[in-house]
Amino acid sequence: MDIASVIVDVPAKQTDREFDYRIPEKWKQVIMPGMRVIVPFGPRMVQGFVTGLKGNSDFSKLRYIKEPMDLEPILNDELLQLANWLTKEAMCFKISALQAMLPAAMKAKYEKVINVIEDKKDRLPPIIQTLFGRGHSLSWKEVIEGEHASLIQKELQHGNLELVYNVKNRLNKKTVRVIQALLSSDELKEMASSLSAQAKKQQELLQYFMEHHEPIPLKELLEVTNTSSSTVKSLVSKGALTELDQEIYRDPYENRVFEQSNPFTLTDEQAAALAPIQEKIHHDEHDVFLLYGVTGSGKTEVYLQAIASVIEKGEEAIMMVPEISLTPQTVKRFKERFGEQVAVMHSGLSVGEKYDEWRKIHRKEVKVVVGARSAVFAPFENLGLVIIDEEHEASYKQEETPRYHARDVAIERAKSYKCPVILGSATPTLESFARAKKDVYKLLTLSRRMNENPLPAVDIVDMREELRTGNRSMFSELLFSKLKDRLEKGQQTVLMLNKRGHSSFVMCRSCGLVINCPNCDISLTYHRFNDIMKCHYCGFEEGMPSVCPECESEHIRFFGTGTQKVEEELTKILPEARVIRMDVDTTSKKGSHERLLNAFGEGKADILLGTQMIAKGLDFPNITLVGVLSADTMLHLPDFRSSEKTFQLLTQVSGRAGRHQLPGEVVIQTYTPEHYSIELSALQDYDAFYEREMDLRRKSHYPPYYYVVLITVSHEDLMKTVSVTEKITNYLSSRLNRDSIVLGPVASPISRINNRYRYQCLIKYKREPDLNRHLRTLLEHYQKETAQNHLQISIDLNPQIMM
Ligand SMILES: Nc1ncnc2c1ncn2[C@@H]1O[C@H](COP(=O)(O)OP(=O)(O)OP(=O)(O)O)[C@@H](O)[C@H]1O
Ligand SMILES: [Zn+2]
Ligand SMILES: [Zn+2]
Repeated sequence: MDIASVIVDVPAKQTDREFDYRIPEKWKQVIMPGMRVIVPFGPRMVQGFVTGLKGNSDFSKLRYIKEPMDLEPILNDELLQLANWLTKEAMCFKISALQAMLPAAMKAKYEKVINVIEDKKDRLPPIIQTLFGRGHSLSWKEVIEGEHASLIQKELQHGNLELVYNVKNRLNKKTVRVIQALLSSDELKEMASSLSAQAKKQQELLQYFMEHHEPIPLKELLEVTNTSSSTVKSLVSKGALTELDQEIYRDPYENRVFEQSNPFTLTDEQAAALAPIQEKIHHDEHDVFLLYGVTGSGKTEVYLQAIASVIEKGEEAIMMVPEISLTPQTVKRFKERFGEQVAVMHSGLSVGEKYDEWRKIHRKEVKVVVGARSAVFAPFENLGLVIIDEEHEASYKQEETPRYHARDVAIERAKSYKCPVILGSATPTLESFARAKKDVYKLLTLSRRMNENPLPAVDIVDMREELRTGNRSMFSELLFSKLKDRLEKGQQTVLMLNKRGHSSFVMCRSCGLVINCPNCDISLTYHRFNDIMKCHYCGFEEGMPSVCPECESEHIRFFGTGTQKVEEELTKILPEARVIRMDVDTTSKKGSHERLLNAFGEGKADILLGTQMIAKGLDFPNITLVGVLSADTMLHLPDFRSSEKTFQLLTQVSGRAGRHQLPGEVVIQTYTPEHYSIELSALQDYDAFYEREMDLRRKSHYPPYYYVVLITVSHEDLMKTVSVTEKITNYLSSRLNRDSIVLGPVASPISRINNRYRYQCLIKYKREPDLNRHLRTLLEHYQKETAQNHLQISIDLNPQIMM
């Protein structure tokens, strides 16, 4: 077995297969499947993944693996298999699938260096020879920034120097300097007596180590013994002590104390939901459960107890939570129950912290991972349960390659481990609920809130009516009076501004001009903070003009309501209210999210004002009012899921009120009160919404009745974009079943991004066993053009965002 199959880090069609490499003698016992290696590929060195070992190869001239990058496999067999599945499922390159499973820190970084070719060193001009000195290579950066770049270029052409790409290992393990005694207590005592009496500090240090044998971090040592590092150094040079770098984990939660929490006695409903899950856990059987429980019904406690059973069995659990509800409050609930056995993975962590959390899992130091989408790849080997909370959240779908849905990956992994999956939500996706109705998933229901209170009462306010009666403020009479009432009672309010699709744009009131991005077909967003206009797609930014660029009118201003504007208005109408604002601006600093929530939880504010990010996960007893300032902004997006998303969001945010003793109320302000998703979310009637929306989906051939594939073509040239999309549309129409629907070519809802035109083709189908093959053929056909990046074709199977 001295040949390794390797997937190389060159994401292209031609290289999307295993390459054979010979294993050098000294690595023969070391290199195993699932390890990263450095291999020569063409003229350079690249990172690769060993996927298997074999005795012989069909190729005779094999190159050698340069060296391993790991000393133990970082991907187990199951994950290697999963990569194959993902490659097919997401139609991506194998290397992309493998990389998606690992923390960013493990992705290779390449550096360019110039090497001397040993036997040609003498031929180099003296000045270059001195440049290299006794060394062998120079970094590309040194060369470019130095004065002799052109000389070096000549020598490269002559073949006296070579340009090499090296793989750089980015892994930086964090270490701390520790001090430990090298001598026994008796020997230390002896040394102390031989030192002069003046060396008082040294005496003290020796004294310390006579009593302590464990290594101690240098910093701590200096503190407890009140000595200086030079004293330590002198004892090190005398051979009494030694300095070591000890590896430590970056623990984002290290300064936090978690009190141990105990399992609650379950309610009857909770117990009835948990029982069938535990049965699967105990019998090592796979199944998918849909835990459909109204907000505040105690789903999390069911998760916690299911996880406890898994740990008891000696197995591991993955707990997935959407990024925005991965709040400290959520993490706390798991850390309080399972303490040190929990690792946390989310985007708020630094690259190093993520890597450390990943290693805790890999080294089997933890039993549970709580994390966002990518946690689904946690390298456990005895997986006993996967939970996806808020399963309806769109963020479980990755919107870049590989375009996978965490739900599908979870189910795939759970099948290989023969363990259950729990999908939980108060507002399941239509797809999941339909599956549960057909008994493909097992439905578990929690219909009552923990506190036995009814769900909060909801009032819908028609904002057109408010305008007619002369109220031009962004607060209706009703919401305003309730806000005042809560302020007097000392209770708390959550105010949500539904911002998506409706950020502040700049418009001229005289001629109606809206300022658009010069590169993209979309309006610029005004940022009050630094008075600039910014494009959210390409990053273009520009100062706010003082006059209209079209008609030179001075009446140019921004429209739309940002959270800042709401905050200003609040201070005007309720000057005594203490407001905490949570949006991208106030939460961009690390830890600020948590600080703001803690402050609110401690009662340091009366009103929590924010965007979607406050709709989830909040569980504070003193919240008795929830206000939604603009319920309908998402309804008008060109997306067949816009009603579903509106319903989900309104239900979620309403669920923040009255979760404990005090009853809750909700006020929803809207310009389209008659829309069924608003009406039914006010009644908190998921079942009615489900029926109504399913009916529409059936009539319009959308999921869950049909599957959808979105193909987006983009190119700098409009004609080219249209013609490629047209060819694709024709190709597919002629090959797919008669009852499949191929729509297009049409301009995408955002028809230009970063100067590239965008057109799309939408496929709706019920059964197309050969679809993947057709799509692959298409991609191969355009391979040359897409490789040069002039043409981009993205294929999204089961798209979550239709823009
Ligand atoms: N069996 C129980 N006995 C007492 N209290 C419980 C029990 N189960 C849950 N709780 C408490 O009830 C409250 C609501 O439960 P939880 O947050 O788990 O609901 P949820 O369904 O996950 O909510 P949401 O989906 O709205 O976030 C929490 O404060 C929780 O600690
Ligand atoms: Zn104008
Ligand atoms: Zn732009």
